[in-house]
Amino acid sequence: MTAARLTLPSPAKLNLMLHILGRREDGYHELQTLFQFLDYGDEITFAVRDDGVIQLHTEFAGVPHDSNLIVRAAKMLQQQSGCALGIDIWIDKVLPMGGGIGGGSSNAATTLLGLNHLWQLGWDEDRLAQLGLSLGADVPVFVRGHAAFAEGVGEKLTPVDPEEPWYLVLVPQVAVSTAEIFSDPLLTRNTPPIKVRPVPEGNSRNDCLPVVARRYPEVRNALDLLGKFTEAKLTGTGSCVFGGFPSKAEADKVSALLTETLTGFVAKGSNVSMLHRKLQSLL
Ligand SMILES: C[C@](O)(CO)[C@H](O)COP(=O)(O)OP(=O)(O)OC[C@H]1O[C@@H](n2ccc(N)nc2=O)[C@H](O)[C@@H]1O
Ligand SMILES: Nc1ncnc2c1ncn2[C@@H]1O[C@H](COP(=O)(O)OP(=O)(O)OP(=O)(O)O)[C@@H](O)[C@H]1O
Repeated sequence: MTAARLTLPSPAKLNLMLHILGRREDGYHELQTLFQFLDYGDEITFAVRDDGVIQLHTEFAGVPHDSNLIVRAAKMLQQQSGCALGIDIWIDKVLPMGGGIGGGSSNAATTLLGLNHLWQLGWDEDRLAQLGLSLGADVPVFVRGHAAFAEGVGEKLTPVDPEEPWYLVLVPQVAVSTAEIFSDPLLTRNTPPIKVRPVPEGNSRNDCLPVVARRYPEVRNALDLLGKFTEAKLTGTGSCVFGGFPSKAEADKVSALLTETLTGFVAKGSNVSMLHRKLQSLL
């Protein structure tokens, strides 16, 4: 018998704005942020095994097997569901690590949803999102799969439907540690909460930008370059910088000007994640 096998996308996200409202006692920060997905990401292949072993076959530079968010997500789900099955996993990794486009969190969410399907656990999204939150603040939005205005540490989600432009995402060759940016004394932590819904136009600031730009000249360069063509923004804590364009052709035109030292990619913004579109097609 061939083992049940499934390949699923693991998309990137952008933070279209990010305000930091304060710091909680546990050190985490209260945020208001707008998440949108990109039709661009990794691909993860899963094959069920019946001996309970969880094995990721793709090596990640600098990330030990058991620290990988894919393996941690799989083990946590196996343990909490009491499932006796195991899984073989391979990933085609295209998302940069430490880029602020949520690669690790997205991989964890794809693993949770993929294994829920293959192991036939029948967990609902609420339960998967709650488990996901213990793996990272960004995991729940990837589990839900809809563009969202997020509050709390990123877990209180209200679905939204912003425009879906084409984006050019620049990938400076530097990994930014999220924890490092959130512990910088110069970080703005007192932005007043936006109380009006939907969030009014003009709130596109990212409070992490001044700190990241100060620490990373590569990010400054990317902001300067893209800023010549469109409003250039930082996603999450960086390092990636993005800007919207009305068509793919216009995004491609600017992308063609990139050099070897500053690469990037063009992708469509999407309010329903490609993971959820694929899962829907399996039902
Ligand atoms: C900044 C964002 O990228 C916005 O999307 C995310 O909120 C970060 O989410 P993430 O990468 O899943 O973050 P986690 O792995 O949960 O946290 C990494 C580190 O960032 C800091 N952190 C993260 C999220 C948050 N709301 N407040 C924080 O202070 C904490 O020091 C934490 O140790
Ligand atoms: N499957 C994974 N993919 C990427 N990174 C992982 C994974 N598992 C563990 N990590 C670790 O998590 C760190 C952050 O990776 P990630 O790609 O999620 O960063 P990010 O895009 O900045 O995330 P965010 O936007 O959520 O802050 C990596 O540097 C790596 O050490």
